[in-house]
Amino acid sequence: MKIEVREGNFCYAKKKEVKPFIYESNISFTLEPGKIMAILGPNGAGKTTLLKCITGLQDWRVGESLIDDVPLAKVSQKELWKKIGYVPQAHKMVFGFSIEDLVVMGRAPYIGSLSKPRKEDYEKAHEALNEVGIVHLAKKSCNEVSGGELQLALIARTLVSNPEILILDEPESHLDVQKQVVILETLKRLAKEHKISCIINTHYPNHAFYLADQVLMIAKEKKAVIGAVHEVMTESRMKEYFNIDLRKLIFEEEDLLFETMVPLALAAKRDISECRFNSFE
Ligand SMILES: Nc1ncnc2c1ncn2[C@@H]1O[C@H](COP(=O)(O)OP(=O)(O)OP(=O)(O)O)[C@@H](O)[C@H]1O
Repeated sequence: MKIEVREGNFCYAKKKEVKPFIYESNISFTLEPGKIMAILGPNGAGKTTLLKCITGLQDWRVGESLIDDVPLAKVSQKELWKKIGYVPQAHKMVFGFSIEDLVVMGRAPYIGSLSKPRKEDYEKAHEALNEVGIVHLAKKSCNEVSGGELQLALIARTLVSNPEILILDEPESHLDVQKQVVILETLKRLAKEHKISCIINTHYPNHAFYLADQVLMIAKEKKAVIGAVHEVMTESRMKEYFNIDLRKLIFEEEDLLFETMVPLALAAKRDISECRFNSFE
């Protein structure tokens, strides 16, 4: 499914209060089916706000979002949430029910308002939990799992509604390295095999390099910039938007190409001859 934003902008103004728009320039982009867009920007730049406006959880002050050329305002809420899966940041909420029940809630658009989830809904939930690698936690309470495990459960909750668009707010931020890889590989597979379009907020440049077909970069008092990953994520633009000196590293191993960015400020000030590469193993 195609998702598009035309000239969108937003401000958190109270009644009668005049506040400037959050974004220095109106935001426009088109994301084709099965493509992945990463949104990068410093803390407070407006990434979460942007996701909420894109999905209609918050109304744009100007501009609009469209799915398959239809303005969101013309799509019923029930149809909308069948098509869009939204994964918020996990640490901002506490739940009192089991992981399995949390995931089954994602089936809501398919269950009548007076009906209970059926066997098939629970089967879907278990499939999704299996997909993200935490099916063994199905019966545990959400209060008894780690932040990372809860994050994985929230991703499973969106998968059970068979979404055509996935919107994820920093889904990897609480996960250990292995689970980050699980999530990134899962997203890439969903995009490729099921043509699910994904928009993901991330603070990790190397995740954008691995995942994204296009990048949207925002920062306070800077124009939003959107384009192909390698055009947007240059050392000079990272300096401009994040105010930090980063060096882009590219290396090859077994015919695979790896790209990442490392802050120069984190360099260890010692002689290279003292470095021991894996020599303590
Ligand atoms: N409900 C709100 N009312 C007023 N201002 C808000 C509200 N929510 C967020 N803001 C402000 O809007 C700006 C953008 O916030 P937002 O959460 O979208 O940023 P972000 O880029 O997602 O940040 P982070 O990377 O830290 O998660 C911030 O200055 C924030 O303080």
